[in-house]
Amino acid sequence: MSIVLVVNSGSSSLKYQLIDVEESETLASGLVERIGRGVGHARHRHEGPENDSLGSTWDAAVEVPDHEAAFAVMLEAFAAHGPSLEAHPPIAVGHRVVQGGARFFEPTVITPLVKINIDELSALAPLHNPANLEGIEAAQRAFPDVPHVAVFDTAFHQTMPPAAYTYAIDRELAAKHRIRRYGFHGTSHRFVSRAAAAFLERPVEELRMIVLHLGNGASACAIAEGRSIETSMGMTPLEGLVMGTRSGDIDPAVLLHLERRAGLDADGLDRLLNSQSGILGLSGHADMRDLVAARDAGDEAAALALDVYAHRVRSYVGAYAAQLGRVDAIVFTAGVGENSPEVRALTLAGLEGFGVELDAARNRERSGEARRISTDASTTAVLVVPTNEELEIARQTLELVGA
Ligand SMILES: Nc1ncnc2c1ncn2[C@@H]1O[C@H](COP(=O)(O)OP(=O)(O)O)[C@@H](O)[C@H]1O
Ligand SMILES: CC(=O)OP(=O)(O)O
Ligand SMILES: [Mg+2]
Repeated sequence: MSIVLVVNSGSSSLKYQLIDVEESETLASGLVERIGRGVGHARHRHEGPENDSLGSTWDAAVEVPDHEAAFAVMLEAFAAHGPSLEAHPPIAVGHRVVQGGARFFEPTVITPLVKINIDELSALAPLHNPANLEGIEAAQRAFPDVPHVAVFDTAFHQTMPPAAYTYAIDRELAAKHRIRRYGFHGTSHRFVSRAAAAFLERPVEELRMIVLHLGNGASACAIAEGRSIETSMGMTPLEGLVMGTRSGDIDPAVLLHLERRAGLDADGLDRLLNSQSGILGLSGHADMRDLVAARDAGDEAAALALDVYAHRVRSYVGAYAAQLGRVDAIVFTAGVGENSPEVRALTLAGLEGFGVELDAARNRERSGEARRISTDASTTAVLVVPTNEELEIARQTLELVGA
């Protein structure tokens, strides 16, 4: 058996999947959300082969004051709704860790020293690393006898050249505080670039592509010969594209102005740019489905938010085309990229002169599979490729600890 439990702990959520890696099969998946915020919500789905309620989804309101409680809810869900963890014991637990700094290039077995390092790196990802660590602690208590492996969002971007990751500020200050661009969503960019190459039936080493991971968090990545050469998130997951609640790129002088004129301190600015900006700040909607519906109902703020969102993505497509020199494929992935024909069409509008031509009917088709949405004449292939960060984490975990 090659069963791996994958844990993705966010600041207020715990997502998990039990995966049979050799079969690339998800046996169960679920999430516990609103951790530490009053009554939480749990969802568990048993996909495995030996349950009467096969394929059914269990939803419940639960008390989850912290990640340890969320873990207990997850274990109860497995016990009550299957598959049984006794019958399908994970041989390892793989954890998504967002910030690995310049220290972690590879999936890493979690030792006490690795935990100290992840904790130290919290300064460079205050929203993500503390939650990742809480998830690791809870999981280690629940599964003390199996190896736990950290798979870092930053690892795939370690191949970026210094010209791409260096900020033009005082170099000694930057070195002292480890200020540079790290990039995130690397596990997804890696998985999707390989899946796109497989779809095109070409070795990834021969391809140059731009992957657009558009979810709640969003980032673009320029990938040459299978390696990340540039990505839009920076020292933290705040830089780059417009996101659900994050501003993405902004003139840093705006922060100084707000501090001086609006009395915002560091915490206030953090909240503003990470949690109250993006499409939420522009329109009142953080969810892309709601934003598109509001625009369709004639809401002007929603229309502008969508235009700003697409304009920013298009700017990155142009910039990365210049960095790559040639673009064989543009690949959309994650919640928005996989599901929103409106956003895909807006984003690539007007690029026909560069050999990027969407096929309107293909773009509207719904499917959970990798597919081409450009015309046959388009010199750059435009693809939709579903991401699967959990499967990639499970594969990397198994590769490290062996079967
Ligand atoms: N059918 C859809 N049309 C447009 N947007 C969608 C659709 N389904 C999901 N999304 C959007 O995907 C986003 C969530 O993406 P996801 O990759 O799941 O994010 P995360 O992993 O960061 O939580 C939300 O903004 C949601 O509105
Ligand atoms: C790194 C990051 O932004 O992750 P997410 O999209 O899950 O928030
Ligand atoms: Mg995500």
